[in-house]
Amino acid sequence: MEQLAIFGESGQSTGLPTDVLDYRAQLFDERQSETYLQTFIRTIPWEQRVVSMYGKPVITPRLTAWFGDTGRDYAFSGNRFRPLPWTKELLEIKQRIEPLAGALFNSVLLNYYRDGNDSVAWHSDNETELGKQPLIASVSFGQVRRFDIRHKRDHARKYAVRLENGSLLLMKGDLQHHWEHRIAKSVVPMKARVNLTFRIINR
Ligand SMILES: O=C(O)CCC(=O)C(=O)O
Ligand SMILES: [Fe+2]
Repeated sequence: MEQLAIFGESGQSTGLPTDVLDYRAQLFDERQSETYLQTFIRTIPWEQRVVSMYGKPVITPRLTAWFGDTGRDYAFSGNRFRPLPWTKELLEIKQRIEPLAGALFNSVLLNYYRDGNDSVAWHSDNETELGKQPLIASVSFGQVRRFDIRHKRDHARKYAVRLENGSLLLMKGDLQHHWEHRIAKSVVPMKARVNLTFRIINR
């Protein structure tokens, strides 16, 4: 039996226990979230990366950018990244979520989903650099998108969380060992969404 986690504050249960998945709505109010969304869309040097999948080049179906403590490059998912230096807004958000996450983050991967055609395929964030129990704080601005989670060995075990404007989702513990997640494409028209995944890269 899966333990049910009920979130008083958000009214949304993720279906998974809070020691692996913890959702909190309205960490940032609507005005603040809209300001962050517009600022990020306008000022982040977004890139559409080409990654290698089963030896074939695949264009990432969304835009991304990587920020973090400077001074060292990270090898990550078969790519090398040189993080851009923290911006004022990213530092503000980082400092707001660190007490809630109970940890200090040294990098953030930003995802920009321009519309319903943008997506991220099923994956786990289980790179060695993220440690044995990766802690990822995922902050969402803009269009609500559905975050799907499924068990790696039993795809029938699945959950969905609506990631709302201004929300925080903490992924932790053994989540990345047993579960994978995605943001599916949508046939329903979707507006812009920017997602920030704060991470701790061990170097
Ligand atoms: O956009 C999201 O909510 C998820 C992004 C994600 O899974 C990732 O960057 O690893
Ligand atoms: Fe992920």
